[in-house]
Amino acid sequence: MAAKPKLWYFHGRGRMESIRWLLAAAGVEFEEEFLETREQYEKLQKDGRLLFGQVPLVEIDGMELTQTRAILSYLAAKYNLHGKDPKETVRIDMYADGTLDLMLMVALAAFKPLEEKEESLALVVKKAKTRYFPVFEKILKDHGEDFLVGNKFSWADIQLLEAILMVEELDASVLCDFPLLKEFKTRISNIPTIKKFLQPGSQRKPPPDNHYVEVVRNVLQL
Ligand SMILES: N[C@@H](CCC(=O)N[C@@H](CS)C(=O)NCC(=O)O)C(=O)O
Repeated sequence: MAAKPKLWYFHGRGRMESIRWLLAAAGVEFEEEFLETREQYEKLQKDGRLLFGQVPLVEIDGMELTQTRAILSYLAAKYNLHGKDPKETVRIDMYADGTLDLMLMVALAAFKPLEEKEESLALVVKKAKTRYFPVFEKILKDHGEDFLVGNKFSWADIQLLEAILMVEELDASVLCDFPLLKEFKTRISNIPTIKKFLQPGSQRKPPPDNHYVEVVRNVLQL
C-alpha cells in the first residue's frame, strides 16, 4: 500500500489548509508534521527539502512538493477533481485561484497589528460580497447545476466551500443575498468525506490565534 501523503507545516491553517481540505474531500488519509521550532525549519532547508526555502511541503508519490497552487493542482489531477478537458480545467483553476486569493487575505490579516487586522478582515468581507460571491452566485444561476464546473464535483467546489465557511466566521450573515450559494454550501457540506472533515476532531484547523501567530513568527523569524 502506498504511504500516506505527509504534510509539513505549522499547526494552523495558513497556506496548507486548502491542501488538507482537498485531501480530505478526496477521502485520502494524510500525516502531518508540525513546525514548532526554528531548528525544524532550518533542518528542512539544510536537507534541501524546501525548493525555495518555504513551506508548505508535501511528500507524496516519492516527490517532495512545494508551492501551494502547484500542489493543489497535482492533487486535483491525481484525485479526479479537475475537469474532463483543458477548458473545464482552466475554469476550475480560475475559480480556485480566486478563492485562494480571498483566503490568503484572511491568513495574512492575522499577522497585522490589531487596528489594521480589523480593517483587513472588514475588507475581506466586503470583497467577498462584492467581488467573489456574486461571481459564483451567477455561475450557479446561469447553468443551474449542482457544481461549479461540468456538473461534476471538483477542486473549485471544495475551495469555494472552504472560503464561504471562512468568511462566515467573520460575518455570519455574509450569504444573506446569495441564495444559491447558501444551497451550495449545504449541498457540498453534506458530501460524506467533507461532512466528516467538518466534524470536531478532524484534521481541519481552527482560525489563527495568538499562539499560532507567535509560533510562525518565531520559526520564520518575521
Ligand atoms: N508561493 C509560495 C509561498 C510560500 C510561503 O510564503 N510560505 C511561507 C510560510 S506560509 C514561508 O515559508 N515563508 C518563509 C520565507 O519566505 O522565507 C506558496 O504558495 O507555497
